[in-house]
Amino acid sequence: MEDWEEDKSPVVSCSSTFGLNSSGGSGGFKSRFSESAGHQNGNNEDEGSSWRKPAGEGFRGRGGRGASRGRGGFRNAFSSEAEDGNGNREGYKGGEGRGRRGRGGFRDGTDGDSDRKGFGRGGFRGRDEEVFSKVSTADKVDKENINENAGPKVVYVPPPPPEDENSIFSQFATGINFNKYDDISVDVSGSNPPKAILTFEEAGLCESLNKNVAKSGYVKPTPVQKHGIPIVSAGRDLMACAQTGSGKTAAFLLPILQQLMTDGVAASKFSEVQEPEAIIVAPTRELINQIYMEARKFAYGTCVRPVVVYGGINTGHTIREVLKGCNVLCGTPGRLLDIIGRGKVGLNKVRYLVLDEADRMLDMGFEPDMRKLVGSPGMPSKEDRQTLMFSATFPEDIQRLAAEFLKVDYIFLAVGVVGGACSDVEQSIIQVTQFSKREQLLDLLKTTGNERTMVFVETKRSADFIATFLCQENVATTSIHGDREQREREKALLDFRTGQCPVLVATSVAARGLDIEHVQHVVNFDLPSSIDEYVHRIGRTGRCGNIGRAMSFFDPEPDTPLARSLVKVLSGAQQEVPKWLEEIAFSAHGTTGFNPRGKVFASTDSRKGGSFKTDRQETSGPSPAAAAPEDDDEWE
Ligand SMILES: Nc1ncnc2c1ncn2[C@@H]1O[C@H](COP(=O)(O)OP(=O)(O)OP(=O)(O)O)[C@@H](O)[C@H]1O
Repeated sequence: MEDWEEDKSPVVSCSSTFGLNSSGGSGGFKSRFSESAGHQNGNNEDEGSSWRKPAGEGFRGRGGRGASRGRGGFRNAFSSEAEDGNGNREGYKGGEGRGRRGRGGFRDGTDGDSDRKGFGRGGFRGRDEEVFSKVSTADKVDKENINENAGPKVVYVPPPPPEDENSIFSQFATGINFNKYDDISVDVSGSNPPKAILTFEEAGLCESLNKNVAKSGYVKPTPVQKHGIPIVSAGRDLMACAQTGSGKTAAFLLPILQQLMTDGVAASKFSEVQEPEAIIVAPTRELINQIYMEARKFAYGTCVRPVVVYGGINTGHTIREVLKGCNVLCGTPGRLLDIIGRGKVGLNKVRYLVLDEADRMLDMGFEPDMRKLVGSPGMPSKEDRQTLMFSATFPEDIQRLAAEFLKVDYIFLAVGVVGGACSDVEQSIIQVTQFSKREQLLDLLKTTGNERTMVFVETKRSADFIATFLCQENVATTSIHGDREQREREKALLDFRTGQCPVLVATSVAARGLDIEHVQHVVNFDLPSSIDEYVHRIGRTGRCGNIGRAMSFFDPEPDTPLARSLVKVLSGAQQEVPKWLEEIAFSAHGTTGFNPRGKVFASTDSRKGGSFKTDRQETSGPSPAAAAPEDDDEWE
């Protein structure tokens, strides 16, 4: 028997595990988290004291993983039991388990015979979540394999994606500013770039694709599509940078699918090793799943079969899906390398390699995995495949690195300012102290009512804490972060998407790419470590021509290094820059001379040199991405 077949332990399907609002009436987090261990009794005080600890010791502290973390009252008392739809009881002691074991210690206590979970939270994830760190995911995959033999399996199987046309083609309505996209400046560099198209008709898509584009509600292409589609169709490598929410996904999916259709590619389940023609990689599970859903939508009614693979779900299930036929393989790096390593996917036929959120895929967290992927047996060399990279941000040092994966004559496409924020997002920055943040957040949420709001925090622990706090204040809230089990993550996203929980508290795991309709507000409860991260976070609103709002709490103590870049991003997006922020930025600049958190973005194609030099001199230091491993963040 093949090792993955051993994964046939009892399957727990996605259900109302999280119990938010639906189970018990008094509100999800609140009812769930207070079921045992007296979270509501006394624990709040512990939370409070934990919160008030200076950075480094408690809440915002970094480097406190392992023994010192998780021992605060909040964590220790934070245990719960919840019931999933199958009546399986789950319990966890997040704080204690996490504090003692650090990463990669215990698994989630689930085994093949029982759905009962013990020391679960974080244990399994510590290994499988592919925590963003200097350690290559490939190494973790190896560890995963070792642990898979030693411990219980991941049994979660996500619910099958919808089959009905209405759900497949459910649309994200374009907003009043959609037509303003045409005014954005576009910079195309590289030799002989193909001419941009103005309409989808000019894209030369086959009938089924055209139908699917129309059913998706796309009437005219966005600038990144107008330029990107012909570049990809012409067989050129591409590094594309366009603002958040401006349609980058379709810019690569449509021409790839078109070519596969032209070549008569068809999925076959009669093969023990599947050989996809396209591989798409993205940094988080939810994002790659979203890309897969888009691919599935555009490929609807054709013989091209997209498949998605990502961590946190049953490997056997994943492999069975792959073996049903796979032309477009979408994956997070760890699971992708795992499936390739298991010999279920051959790379000989790969013609397209797409890196979405490419700057993230090539920073020091993922670069080793990308190198491993392109160096995997059978993977055509860069001369023999087409490599496409997309992001809203592209720091120059990452551009230089990215160029190593591309043919020399790749095209660089910049729609608007590289790394600039979407001007449809109204940004405001409020000066706060750490202690006033919670009250400020509550005040804000009183004004937003049922409007969907994403609240970003720096740590998984604060995500739990703030979500619990909000639920206790009767704000229907859910949360997503790397210590949550995959089924909880998916349930949280669903509850947020459907509006059942209009507030989603998230770590950076939800910062990039997620396309959720009706998100009107983004709150940076904690400002992120890099300006690029800020740009991605606020880009969860103001998408596709819609208007959104982003409010950021600026606590001068930790956030001053970001001030200068914030001023740049605000003014670049024609936003009001508070005087106090300018002053902080001005005094910070020149006094430090070195600003790893606030490094500004490249303004254009790195091959041109140009303005980047100025930025570089001002902030010579590691790139924001390079600084990121300090973040308490989870990446696949
Ligand atoms: N031409 C179009 N007409 C109408 N809607 C579109 C068009 N292109 C894309 N969209 C929709 O706009 C939304 C944003 O697109 P997409 O997620 O591809 O943005 P993105 O540029 O990848 O954003 P991010 O940088 O945040 O990842 C999606 O809901 C998508 O379906």
